[in-house]
Amino acid sequence: MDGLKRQAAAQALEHVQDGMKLGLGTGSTARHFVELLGERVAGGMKVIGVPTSEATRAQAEACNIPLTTLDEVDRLDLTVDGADEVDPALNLIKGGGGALLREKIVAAASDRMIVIADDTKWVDVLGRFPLPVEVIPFGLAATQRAMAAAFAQSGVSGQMGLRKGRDGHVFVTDGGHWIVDAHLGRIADAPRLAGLLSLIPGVVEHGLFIGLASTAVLAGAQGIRVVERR
Ligand SMILES: O=C[C@H](O)[C@H](O)[C@H](O)COP(=O)(O)O
Repeated sequence: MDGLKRQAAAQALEHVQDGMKLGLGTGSTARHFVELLGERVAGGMKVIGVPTSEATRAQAEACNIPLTTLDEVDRLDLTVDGADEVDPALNLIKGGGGALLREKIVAAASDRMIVIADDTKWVDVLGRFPLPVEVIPFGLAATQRAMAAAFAQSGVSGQMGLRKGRDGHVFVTDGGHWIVDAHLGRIADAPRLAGLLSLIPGVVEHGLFIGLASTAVLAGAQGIRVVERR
């Protein structure tokens, strides 16, 4: 599986050109991309990156990739990031690693987003992977009630769980928030659910990435498949 992730990352690297401003994704697949990009930079390629998490920042710094922030640059040319699920419209579930908020801010500031993944992430309908929703700790129960109402309105239902870290304590995001994982099974109308969740005051951001990805690079045993958003 790790080999497939690396193949997808290597393919995406072909879209990187000298002088580009890049969004650097988070997770085990994006990690390969950052490592390979670091090799290009060591070879003389000039790019500048905006990391989507503190973990990616640390890795990019270790690879000597020059970094900037969205306060210092206007738009980014390209973001390359992983995903937990990709559907045929190239809508995504992201946030399995807890980085969805910065990932979405960076993707939305990019002219283009390439999603890299092994082909097990490709699904007909989003939702088998629990949907991560980043929330403010204050008023958690009220936020979860509002989330349940949003689920009902968009025709889905399922258990919600507050994410815990490996140490058993509540997982805290880079932004200081918590994550509720919603086990919905099948999200028939992801754009509608995305819109409803965005209206809830205690929801900082959710892991549905609608209309942000332009290209998906999926690596499988049969080779690499590149899917463009129609
Ligand atoms: O918060 C994490 C990100 O959204 C990741 O891009 C996503 O979870 C996929 O990660 P991985 O490449 O490790 O499967």
